[in-house]
This record gives sequence, structure tokens and C-alpha cells, in this order.
Amino acid sequence: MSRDHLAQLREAAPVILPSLLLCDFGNLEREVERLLAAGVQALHLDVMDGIFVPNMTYGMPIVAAFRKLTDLPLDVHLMIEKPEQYIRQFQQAGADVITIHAEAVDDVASTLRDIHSLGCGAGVAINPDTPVDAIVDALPEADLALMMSVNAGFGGQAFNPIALDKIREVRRLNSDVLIEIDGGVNLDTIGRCTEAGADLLVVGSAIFGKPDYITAVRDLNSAAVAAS
Ligand SMILES: O=C(CO)[C@H](O)[C@H](O)COP(=O)(O)O
Ligand SMILES: [Co+2]
Repeated sequence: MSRDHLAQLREAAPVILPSLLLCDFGNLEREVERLLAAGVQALHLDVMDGIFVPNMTYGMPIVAAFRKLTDLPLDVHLMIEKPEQYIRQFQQAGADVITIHAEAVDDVASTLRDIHSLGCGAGVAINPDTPVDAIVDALPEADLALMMSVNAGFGGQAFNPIALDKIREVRRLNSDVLIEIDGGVNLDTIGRCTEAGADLLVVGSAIFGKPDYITAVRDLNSAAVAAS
């Protein structure tokens, strides 16, 4: 996808991205088929290293496995220390958008430029307690700004509405960047996210905790569009 798909996602906004964190990792092919049947337009892959966040998930091999299973854009959320050391490997594994946490790098703008030089879309994420000030200088280099509505590390957490104020603040500062929200997005909160101006809505437990992905995504889409 690199940066081209981002234009498609912008056109289609608001777009729901399933978070591949609470899915059935023993049946990735079936999970992707079920998500495709539900009409999702991109996948959000949650990479965790057990250092930047107190949890571990997966790395390049699983990204490469998803790359083999689908042509959908892969939105890779790096919740890892020293992400600048791994962006080339994630690009080679098939990532289309690579999002790093501002809290994990010394120079956000430089890391975003490095991601762009690999042909990928470049995103910067901040946790709920990190102010937008931390990324304001880097926003011109970003294709995507991810406002976390939970502390990165686990699915199934409660939504923190501070992310809504930060979405509005980012939009005031930059009219071009795609704004993504991640964490506790569900039928009760998704309308507030699109109302605040979120373009991309990452959803984990509100899809993977449901028996039928088609119904879950359809209902989430309806709630998102109704409020946008
Ligand atoms: O980045 C993440 C956690 O760090 C996940 O993308 C997020 O939590 C999605 O799960 P849920 O919708 O259940 O909160
Ligand atoms: Co995520």
C-alpha cells in the first residue's frame, strides 16, 4: 500500500480496522477470510516487544504471514523500543503503514522520514498521557497520527476519552494527517470517535469478541457513519 493506499483510506473514511491482537492465531487464514467477508478494508497488526509495553505479541514473521494471506493494506502498530532499528525489516515483511510510538524514539520526525524512505506510510502514536505537544513538530512528516484511547499493551481495556480532545487538537494543528484512534473502540464509543474527527478506527475486542464478524463490523460501521 505504502502511501497510495492511504489516499484510498482517506477517501473511504471513517474506516474500521480490525486489530489482530485478540484473533485466533491458530487459524489466521480463516480469520482473514472472515474479515474479508465482513468487508474490512485494511488490517491493524499489533506488534509488542515486552519492553516498551508489558506484553508480547508477534514480529516480522507474522506480518509476512498476513502479507501472504491478503492484499489488504497492513497497518503495523509498533509498540516496541528502538523501532527505528526494525522498520526496514517490517517493510520487507510487507508492512504498508508503519506507526511508531513517539515515546519510544528520540527524533520522531527523523524516524518518520526513514519510514517514508522505505516507501511506507509513516505514522506516529501517542499514549493517553502523552500530550499532542510531543508530536506537533513531527506532524508535517506524518501520514497518520494515532491517538491511543488505552495505554498501549492490551486489548479489551476501557476507552479513555482524553483521546477525543487530542483528535480535535491534532486536526486543528494539521488538516492533512490521517487521524487514527485505537483502544476500547466499540458500539458505545465509536460514534464519539468519528464525531471528534477520527478517520481510522481500530477495533479489537468489539469484533473478535463477537461470534459473527459480519454483524459486528456492519453495526460498528453504521454507528461510525451515523455520527460522522
Ligand atoms: O494497540 C492496541 C493495544 O495496545 C490494540 O490495537 C487495541 O487495544 C485494540 O483492542 P481493543 O479494541 O480491544 O481495545
Ligand atoms: Co494497536
